[in-house]
Amino acid sequence: MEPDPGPLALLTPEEMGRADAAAIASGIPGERLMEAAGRAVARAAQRRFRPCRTLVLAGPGNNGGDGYVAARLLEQAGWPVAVAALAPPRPGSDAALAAARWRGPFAPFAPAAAARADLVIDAVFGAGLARPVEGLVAESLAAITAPILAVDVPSGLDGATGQVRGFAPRAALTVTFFRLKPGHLLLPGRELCGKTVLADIGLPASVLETVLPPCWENAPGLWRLPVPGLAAHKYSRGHVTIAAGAGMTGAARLAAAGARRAGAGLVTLVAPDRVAGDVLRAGDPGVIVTEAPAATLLGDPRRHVWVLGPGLPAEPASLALLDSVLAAGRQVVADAGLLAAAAGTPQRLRGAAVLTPHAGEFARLFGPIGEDRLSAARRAAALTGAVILLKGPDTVIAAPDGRAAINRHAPPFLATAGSGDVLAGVIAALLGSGVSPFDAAAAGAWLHGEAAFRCGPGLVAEDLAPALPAALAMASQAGRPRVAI
Ligand SMILES: NC(=O)C1=CN([C@@H]2O[C@H](COP(=O)(O)OP(=O)(O)OC[C@H]3O[C@@H](n4cnc5c(N)ncnc54)[C@H](O)[C@@H]3O)[C@@H](O)[C@H]2O)[C@@H](O)CC1
Ligand SMILES: [K+]
Repeated sequence: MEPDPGPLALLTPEEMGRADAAAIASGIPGERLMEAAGRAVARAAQRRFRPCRTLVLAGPGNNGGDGYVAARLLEQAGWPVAVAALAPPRPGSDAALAAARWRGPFAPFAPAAAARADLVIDAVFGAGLARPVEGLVAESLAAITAPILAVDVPSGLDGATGQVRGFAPRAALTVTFFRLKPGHLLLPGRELCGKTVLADIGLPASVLETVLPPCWENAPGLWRLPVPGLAAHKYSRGHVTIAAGAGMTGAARLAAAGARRAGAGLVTLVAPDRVAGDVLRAGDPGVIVTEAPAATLLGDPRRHVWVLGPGLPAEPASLALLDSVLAAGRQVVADAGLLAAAAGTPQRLRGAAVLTPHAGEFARLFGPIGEDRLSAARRAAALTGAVILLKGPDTVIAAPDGRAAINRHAPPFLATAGSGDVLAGVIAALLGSGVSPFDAAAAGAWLHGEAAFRCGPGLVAEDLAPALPAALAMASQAGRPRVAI
């Protein structure tokens, strides 16, 4: 069965607005969507918190409307609730209707009132954030000392980029609707949202068709791992060749370990000289080590995939090697030294299947990332024709055709020397077994993160490859990681 990426789709606030509009146009009343959204917020509050003095900060738009609905439902449940309205909703809007149904007390929209509550529901701005949050709104949000339940996003968080515009509070819990937004996964947004809960408000999945090109959360439902057939042999499972440099031979060895554990049938390390070859031979006995010139190896069509970069020097010779590997029609995962060799001239990497830069390498190749990692990765993919895997705590994977995935499945202790080398090897193995570059990069990032979770704190890069078999088993079994309330 093919994976269904629909549940993993991420919608920018603008795309969410289009999805809402499509649903309303198809006959679902906006008022009903707002009622469902507010109900989900009230239910989340009841699950997470005990009844307490609750203040709903309500903005003038639909985010505020959700807040009025939640206020009414919580009050009906016996909670002491007050609403602080920033401005009245537009007459005739769904939010105006929700506000008219609120019969409880109002509090001033001011820092002092915000500071007195035991729980604050932040329903000031959501998808409609039009400018930075400043003045009274920023002061009131900053004065909150109680836990915050954010409606859709903490007000001031840009749902498309995860960046703060002006000011945004740190929520304990964020309830969002239909699909997550990139800003729930990208930093700093992910941290400001606290726990993020996704609520089904009755939008049909068919509205997703109105919002291409797609972006997804990276998870097993997005791709499928190769399953070797009964007649598989080592060559049919892919032959990964890794060019090692004279120094940092450990990097190439880590890539080799990642490739082997991710299912490559054969892994060859190409040493630049005898000394490096002997160092490499002292490692993993299952890896083939050769000092043969790359040109002789390129004649073998079974060497489908090459990893160029881990341990390679940032020199023109590395780029020349890339040229010959590409000229032979092989797939390339480009990392580390090769990316450094191409600094400022990213077109030199055109033809590679996957580039795996971290933020520094990315900036040296393509210029400053800016505030929108997703768009930056998409632009780089379009420029080079390669899948870009922009590494970080919120790794972004982007394909030249505009598809993108954001990976939050990675613990912070993965930030350790050599872990990227393992990742390059994993991606190469997946490519070698016939997985497309986008899927190989996305699956590689997820498996890498899962292996790291299994290792736990104290992780060093050498631990990752041994943890891959369990990560592969997990990915094969994993269902949809979403729970709707
Ligand atoms: N049918 C729908 O569209 C649904 C929308 N929902 C909610 O609606 C929200 C989006 O609603 P809206 O599009 O009305 O947008 P918002 O409610 O986020 O805000 C729009 C209003 O805030 C003002 N504003 C924006 N940024 C400001 C700033 N920095 N300072 C001062 N004023 C500012 C705008 O001028 C506008 O009046 C979502 O986040 C979600 O919570 C849910 O009710 C589900 C259904
Ligand atoms: K909000």
